[in-house]
Parts: sequence; structure tokens; C-alpha cells
Amino acid sequence: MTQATSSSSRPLRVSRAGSPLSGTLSVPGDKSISHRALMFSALAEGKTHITGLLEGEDVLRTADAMRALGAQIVREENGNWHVTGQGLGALTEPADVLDMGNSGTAARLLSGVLASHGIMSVMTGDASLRRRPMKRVTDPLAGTGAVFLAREGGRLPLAIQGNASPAPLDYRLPVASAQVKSAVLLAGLNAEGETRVEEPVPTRDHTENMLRHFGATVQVEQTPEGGRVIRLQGRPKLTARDVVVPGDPSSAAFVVVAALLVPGSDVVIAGVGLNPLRTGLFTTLREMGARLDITNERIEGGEPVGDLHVRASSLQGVDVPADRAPSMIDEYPILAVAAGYATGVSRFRGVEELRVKESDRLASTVALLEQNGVHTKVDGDDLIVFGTAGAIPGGGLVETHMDHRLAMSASVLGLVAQQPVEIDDTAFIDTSFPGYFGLLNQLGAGFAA
Ligand SMILES: O=C(O)C1=C[C@@H](OP(=O)(O)O)[C@@H](O)[C@H](O)C1
Ligand SMILES: C=C(OP(=O)(O)O)C(=O)O
Repeated sequence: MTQATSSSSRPLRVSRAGSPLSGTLSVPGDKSISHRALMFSALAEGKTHITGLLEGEDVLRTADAMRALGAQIVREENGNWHVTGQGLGALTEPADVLDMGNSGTAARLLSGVLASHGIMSVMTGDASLRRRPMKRVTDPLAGTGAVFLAREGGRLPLAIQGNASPAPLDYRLPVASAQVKSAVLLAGLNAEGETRVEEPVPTRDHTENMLRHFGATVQVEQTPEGGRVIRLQGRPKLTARDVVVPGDPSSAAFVVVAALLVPGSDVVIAGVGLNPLRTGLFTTLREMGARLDITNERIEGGEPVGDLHVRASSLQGVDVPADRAPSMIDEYPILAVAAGYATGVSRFRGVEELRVKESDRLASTVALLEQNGVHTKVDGDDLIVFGTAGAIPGGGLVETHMDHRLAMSASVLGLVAQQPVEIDDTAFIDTSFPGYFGLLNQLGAGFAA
């Protein structure tokens, strides 16, 4: 590993919470939906209004990139955003390198867009993103006729000569990845004919849902093996449509686990997105014995949304099946904290994709727990956590390796550990959850941040 922390790192020491967490709050907008809202509206004709957009650094990188490609993107004073696009195929060549910061979603999805426009572009990212694999998208996207020039191993920086008349793709995903699926579908938007993607295990379907919302024809069929086949008709007329972004369940996850673990807590998180391909953590926590109720369920902006009522609970160890991983892939670090506090042993099966996130999350989650006295074992692609029955020793220094989810997980662990926990850098939390410490402090967490 090269650079492990940002140039202006924000270390933090977290002490045990002195009182229960209580109150009602909302979490910022969904990161996956926010990236897509900006990209798809920039490809549509007309003016789209977006409410609830996540103003995290990852999403702001997507906004900058779409502006550099010719879309007009404006933040209004009331916090709403509007995007004016010129229609499919009308992006213009960027004058400079596109810097996607820390965001895998921005880099992967945009690759599909860039491959299918007749422009030349260069994409880079921060030290974490430059370590992450891009061949998983450039391999299938090369089938469009686009040309990619990358470093050894297919990592950023990446030069892309896009193709104005891309060939449609027919691709079976070798890994369960919504980013790869989305990159292929986005390339297919500007291709004549049908683009087909088969996924062996269903992954988040925000791309399919939102493309339909903007006017594309997307058909989805279940396969007998439990997977899905997605068919997109190329060159649709995409028309501006307003988007309402729900609260991010992956951000709510940290508040939920904090409220479950800090004794006596009682918290409501309003307006959380509950797309069933995102709620694996909530299912798992309930299996562990969590008192987690969903109220006020409704559909907003085409996605299911509800309020989460969480009360502190005694949790038991859990066995999480591998096919649940895509519906909770970003939640394993915080689930590992819950499992470390629980009574009994937990096993998370088939979590190999954690190795290619902002950090190697299998290694960094193990280090987070071990540094703080919780025993773990990696068995092939499974992570095993030996619960401490409410007695996490703490006292460790957590290295977050430019990974927002590690930093937030460490902060929750610190709230319930016996000794204070040191976190080397919390700055990357701003990529997905700006205002995290302030919101938790409103509930009584007492972070010194
Ligand atoms: O499509 C998306 O918006 C995302 C998909 C997931 O990545 P993979 O597709 O690589 O699993 C997830 O980890 C990421 O935070 C967001
Ligand atoms: C993996 C994540 O994001 P990305 O791939 O967009 O960097 C995440 O937010 O946990």
C-alpha cells in the first residue's frame, strides 16, 4: 500500500458513549441513486430537478465530470439541484483529466458512458481509487469498439477513445457487481440494438429503475438459477424527469448499529431507502435479534422508503449466506462491529468482493477488530468473528486506509468499547456521509469531532 491517509487527515479518539442515543434524524441521500441521477439526467434532453441529492465528495466528483462533459449542473439555494442535458450522444470532449476522487461508482459507471461517445478522455482518481481494478469494466466495454489505455493491471489513470457508433454488448457478469452491470448498460444506451446483461446473483437495480424513469425500455427476467437477465433497447429518447433521492440505507447502517449497541438507545431514522436489493443488513440484524421496526412504508421517487425505529438489543452471532452479499456489500465492516459485540460466533460467507473496495476491506475489517481485542478468522472467502458478549476491550489504533466505511465503523466500535479507540483519519467520511459526527452528536454520541 502506498499513501494510507489523506494529506489533511483528521484523526479522532472515540470514548465510550456516556448515555443512550435517542432522537429522530434523517441521513443524507443515497449515494448510488445520486450518482445515477446526475449521469442520466446529463444524458437526457431537458431540465431535471433533483431533490435530496447526496452532497458527498464522491457525488460532487460525478457532478464535476458531467459538467466537464457539457451538461449544465446547478445547485439551487434550497439544496435542490437541476441538470440540463442535450440528449444521448451529445456529450462533448472534456478539456482536462476527469478526476473521480475516491469513487469506484463514478469511475466505473462513467467508463460506460465515455466508451459510447465519440470523444477522447482521461480518467484518474485518488491513491485508493488508483489501486482498484478497472479491467472488470474495460474488458466488456472493449466490445463496443472503444479503446482503453491503462497501466499494468488495468488501473487508473485510464485513457478512453470512445466510439460514436458502439456495438451493443451481450455480457454475463463474472462477479456480482452493480457497477459492472451499470457500465455495460450505460454503454448500451448509445448502441443500436439490444444490450443484454446476465447477472448470476441480483445486484442493486437503481440503473434499471432510473433508466426506465427517463424513458428507456428495460426488461428484466429471472433465470431458473436465481439470477437475472436485463435487456435494454439502445438509442432510446431520454427525457428529463424529476428525481427524488431517498436516504441512504448504507449510511443509515451506522446509526442503526450504534443505536442497537449503545445500551438504552431508542432512535428513529426517517425516510430511508428500502430497495430489497439494499436491505441485507437489516435482515441480518433482525436474525441476530435486533429490535428494528420499519414504519410508514411508502414509495417515493419510484423507490420503497420507510422510517426505521431502532432500540438497543442483545444480539446473537449469525451466519450470513453468500448470496446475500450483494444486498449488503458495503455494510460488512459495520456488521462486523455488531458481530464483535454480539454473543456467539458469526460467519459472513463469500465476501471476496470486500478485497477490492476503497481499502482491502477484508483485511482492514479484521485489523479493526483485532486491534481492539475482538478475535477473527478468515477462512477462504469467509470472515468469522468471535463475539465478545458486550465486552469489546478497545484501546486500539485503527488504520482506515482512505476508507470512509472503516472510519465510521471504528467510530461506532469506539462508542461501546471499554477503552478509547484511536482512528488515524476520519476525513474520508465526507465522501458518503457529510455531517456524520454532527448528526450522531445530536443523538447524544458525544464525539469530539
Ligand atoms: O452500483 C453502485 O452504486 C454500487 C455498487 C457496489 O459496488 P460493486 O458493484 O463493485 O459491488 C457498492 O459497493 C458501491 O458502494 C455502490
Ligand atoms: C464501495 C463503495 O463505493 P465506491 O465503489 O463507489 O467507491 C462504498 O461506498 O462503500
